[in-house]
Amino acid sequence: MRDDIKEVLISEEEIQQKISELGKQLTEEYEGKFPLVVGILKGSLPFMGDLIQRIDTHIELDLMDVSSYGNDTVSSGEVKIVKDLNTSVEGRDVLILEDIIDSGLTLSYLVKLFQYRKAKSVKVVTLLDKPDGRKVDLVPDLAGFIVPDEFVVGYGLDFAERYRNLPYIGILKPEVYQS
Ligand SMILES: O=P(O)(O)OC[C@H]1O[C@H](OP(=O)(O)OP(=O)(O)O)[C@H](O)[C@@H]1O
Ligand code: HPA
Ligand SMILES: [Mg+2]
Repeated sequence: MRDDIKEVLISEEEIQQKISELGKQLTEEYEGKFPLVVGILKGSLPFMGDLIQRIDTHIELDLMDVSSYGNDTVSSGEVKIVKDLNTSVEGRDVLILEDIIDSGLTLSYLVKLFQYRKAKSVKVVTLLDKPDGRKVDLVPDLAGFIVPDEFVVGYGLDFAERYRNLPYIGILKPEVYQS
């Protein structure tokens, strides 16, 4: 698995350090608000697992499974809800957790959906932001790292469902997805 990685972009230590900082900021922001923290499956799982332990105030958790990449490195443009939330967002402060914002299509769909469902507020925190990939205007409220316009994997991010279990963020060798 590790032989398929061209370069480690963000190490385990850098990820954990950044998550502590994000956790502190979110603790201040959401103190006393009991936000609904929504993890977007499957990519956000490791980020969610680590980040929620750094938020030092009450939160409620829910999960939504959406998918638009299938086995490709380019978004299909169609966001499919595979599993919806169990909780109503009406009147709630919603915090969406993402592993990456690339084209922005997934998140712009979700932000609009939660606004339509009458959330009190909708904010987005992403571990990675790839601004050069944008197809729609979307700026996260908080972002851990800016990444270049290359297909990255690890720490939740997959290529064709593989590499999610790497503890760091890496760039895949092009021959892996071109073959
Ligand atoms: O900004 P975008 O271009 O929409 O890309 C970002 C989304 O794409 C990936 O999900 P994917 O659809 O691959 O599902 P997964 O998390 O199950 O891998 C990633 O986890 C984000 O949710
Ligand atoms: N890697 C993995 N999954 C993704 C990416 C990426 O660079 N962009 C959107 N989904
Ligand atoms: Mg994916």
